[in-house]
Amino acid sequence: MSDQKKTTDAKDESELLGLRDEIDRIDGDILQLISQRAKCAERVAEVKLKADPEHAVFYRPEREAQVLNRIMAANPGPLANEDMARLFREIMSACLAHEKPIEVAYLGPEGTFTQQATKKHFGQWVKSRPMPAIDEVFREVEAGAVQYGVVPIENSTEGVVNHTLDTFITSNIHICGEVELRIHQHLMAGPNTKRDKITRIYSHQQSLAQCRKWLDAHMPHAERIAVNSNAEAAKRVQGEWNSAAIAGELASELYDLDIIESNVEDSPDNSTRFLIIGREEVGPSGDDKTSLVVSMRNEPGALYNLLKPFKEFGVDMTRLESRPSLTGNWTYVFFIDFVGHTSEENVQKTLASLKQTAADVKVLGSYPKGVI
Ligand SMILES: O=C(O)C(=O)C[C@]1(C(=O)O)C=C[C@@H](O)C=C1
Repeated sequence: MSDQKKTTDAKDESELLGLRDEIDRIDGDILQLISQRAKCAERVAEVKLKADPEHAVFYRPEREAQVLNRIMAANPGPLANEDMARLFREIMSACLAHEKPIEVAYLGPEGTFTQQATKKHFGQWVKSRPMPAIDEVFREVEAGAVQYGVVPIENSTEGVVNHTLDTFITSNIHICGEVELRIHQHLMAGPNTKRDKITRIYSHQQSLAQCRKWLDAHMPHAERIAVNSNAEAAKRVQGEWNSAAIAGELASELYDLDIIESNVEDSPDNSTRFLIIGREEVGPSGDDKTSLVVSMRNEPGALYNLLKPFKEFGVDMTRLESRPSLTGNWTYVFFIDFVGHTSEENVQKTLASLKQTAADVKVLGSYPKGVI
């Protein structure tokens, strides 16, 4: 080695040691600050308990959205806004668990995208409980067995999850948040299964539909078998030769499967929106959405009457979905999402006007727009 190279290496080494000292010092500061933050959260819990010992609400989605939005707006870089928000998401998750551990039911089994969405929204500290069906998630929340639930509501390529919409018609649950998840589907199998020997592919019917073109092009002869969830598909192929599953990464880890081909979804920006459901109403965060179910009488101009108040009071409708009403033949209910919170004046005027023409208006909830 030349003398010059030795000198450069020694200089680099000493710079590295100096930088590590700096990182140690910063970590010490972060540690102290996180501890101070956790002590504040502890105090917040005491204040909430003192104000209402029986019904204190520890999880505050509107406040969490404000914290994350503020962090993203103030982020000086070089870390991306979303990465920074994820770090703070976890700090808040730990603080909330320290205040009061909360339990959340989700559409299981373990390894589903809904579990991934639950962790994305509540952070790693949440205690999550898998349920075998969407209505059971609703039932657990209604019965008070868990505080919150997470259910899928719509996919960018496959449209709405009708089962979730229908369950809202009859339930008294509130929507208290939303979270969107990028969906990456992978083809996976046990170590004894070779790609060219695959004769059966299991997945949830929506996931099979999201990968239809890829399957037609690359696996045209394999039988496609729809099962209750993609995690169940992964579980099944664990013990079956010559079978594969299409599911998310979490399922491959959980059931010890090898990913044979990644990202087999047809649309590169395939994403699913999930709703957080609970029993309490949520206060305004400053950047909110509201969801309604409206039943209209079957008469001429019904749809016009439904839309008119939104135009009149300048409320921005972001989604309109119709479903059979479950009560009478050929009558429909409308699911509406719009920007704003029920505490805002133009929203209150819109709702009052709607109530004059509609057979029924049910507010499912006002909640902060998904942040990460
Ligand atoms: O501000 C509150 O109400 C808190 O409980 C504190 C805190 C936080 O860590 O920032 C924790 C949990 C809530 O969901 C919201 C925020």
